[in-house]
Amino acid sequence: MIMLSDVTVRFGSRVILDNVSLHFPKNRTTAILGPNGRGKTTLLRTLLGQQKMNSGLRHAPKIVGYVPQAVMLAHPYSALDIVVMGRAASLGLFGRPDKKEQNIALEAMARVGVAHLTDTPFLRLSGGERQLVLLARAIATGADVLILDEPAAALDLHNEMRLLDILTDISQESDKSIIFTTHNPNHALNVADDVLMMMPDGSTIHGTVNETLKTDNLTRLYGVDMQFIRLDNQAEEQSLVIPSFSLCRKCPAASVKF
Ligand SMILES: Nc1ncnc2c1ncn2[C@@H]1O[C@H](COP(=O)(O)OP(=O)(O)OP(=O)(O)O)[C@@H](O)[C@H]1O
Repeated sequence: MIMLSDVTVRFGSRVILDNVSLHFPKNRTTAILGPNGRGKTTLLRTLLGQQKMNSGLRHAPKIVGYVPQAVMLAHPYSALDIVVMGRAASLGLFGRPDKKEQNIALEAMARVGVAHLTDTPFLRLSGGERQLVLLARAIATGADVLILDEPAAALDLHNEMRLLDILTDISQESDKSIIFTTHNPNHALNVADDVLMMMPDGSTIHGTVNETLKTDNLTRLYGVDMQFIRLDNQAEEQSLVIPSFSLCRKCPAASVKF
């Protein structure tokens, strides 16, 4: 379980988190949605203890798996080195990674489909490959809480599907709590139990996907018209949500009906 209680974070006079209380329980996956610059990364960094709070309390487990949007490196580490680093917190200050740690890292790399990249210098990887290696690092921690900052942002469609499958798999292990940010509300529909909408006016809406992910909330969140499309030709009825601008603008009106 990871939580914030009455937390405020300001940058100068700008309030990013205003007396926020949030509780992310075990066995729940939460998608965080919000416009650019609203404070999603700041919220994740606050949960991780990396962001100074102006007030409030944070409670988190000792080890949290984290997939940041990017990492800065001064040393030419290989992809495997980066994933082995995920074991560091479990080893303590003087622990050195041994064969067992390396095997855990290799398993995590195989799980996300980057086993072929073990010896490649991390800084030579593409944006999507880096994201997958960082996902492997988070998995290798074995942490019960995983925090992922736009984990699908650089992924091709196949790897996006793999990511969503992996998140679904992990969420089915007991006692896991997954928190991720995304600009695609369909990721919330696909894998999340709960959604936290960080609204442009500074307020938040937090609840189950079924109760919260509604057209009017999404339209207010992004400032563009959103529409749910029901796909009832599936075994069970499913839906996806799209912004109205994604409809084909050049097609005859009849061809864009769903
Ligand atoms: N260390 C900092 N000092 C000053 N301002 C900051 C700092 N970190 C973030 N900000 C500002 O706080 C705001 C929120 O940033 P944050 O990265 O949390 O947004 P976000 O919701 O994750 O955005 P995006 O969707 O574009 O990734 C931004 O306007 C950003 O410029």
